[in-house]
Amino acid sequence: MPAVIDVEHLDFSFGSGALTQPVLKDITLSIRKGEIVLITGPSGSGKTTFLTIIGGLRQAFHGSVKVLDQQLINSSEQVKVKARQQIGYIFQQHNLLKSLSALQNVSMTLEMGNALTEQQRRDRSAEALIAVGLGDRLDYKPGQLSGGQLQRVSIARALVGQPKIILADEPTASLDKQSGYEAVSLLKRLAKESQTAILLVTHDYRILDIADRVVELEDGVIKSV
Ligand SMILES: Nc1ncnc2c1ncn2[C@@H]1O[C@H](COP(=O)(O)OP(=O)(O)OP(=O)(O)O)[C@@H](O)[C@H]1O
Repeated sequence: MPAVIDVEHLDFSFGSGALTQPVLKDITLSIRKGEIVLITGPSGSGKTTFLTIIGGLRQAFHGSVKVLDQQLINSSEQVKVKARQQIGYIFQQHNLLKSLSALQNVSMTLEMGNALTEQQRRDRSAEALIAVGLGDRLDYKPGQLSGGQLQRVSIARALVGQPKIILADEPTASLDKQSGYEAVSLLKRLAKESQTAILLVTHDYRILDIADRVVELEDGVIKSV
């Protein structure tokens, strides 16, 4: 299987001069098409920083970070935007807009850089919400949905653009054990169906078994794979 994410010798620091704080040290990691990789590790070990670099949300300068064959190290904004358009994101806080319905929140994602008609966007978004079991909640606003349902809307939103990669940062953090496990199991099933790779950062040891591979980060270094 080809690598969709290929990181070699990545170093990253915050600050400069005497205040330089190295956060990622010589990270090498490759993730294949359709593979589910979890990153765990203590608070402050650099997990979120790593995810934001791969997601084209933060610029790194040392090493190599290829995402779908695009080099993100020292890259232009244009290259990062292109990478971002091919990635689905799921965050700890669902980041849904309160004034929009579930359907509108999902279909918003398709408005950027996409040649679909409004009807096509609606249909695809409805399909994605049906796939996560929310076919009867299309017109509900975030305030009318439970935590688990909100995270399922986020999963639909991340998958609707048919990305090759999903990046998820602590997606179960705001959920109880059962809804957390259900949400990631659903994410896994849908991602495997579409051969979407998932890179998921978590503290939640209860969900480690959904992974094909678990990577442990400690003090910016990969400790074990
Ligand atoms: N914008 C920033 N400016 C300076 N330092 C930062 C910034 N963001 C994070 N850091 C520092 O970088 C280190 C790694 O942070 P990061 O958020 O990547 O860790 P993490 O492993 O995701 O932690 P957690 O599990 O608590 O979310 C921490 O020491 C943090 O204080």
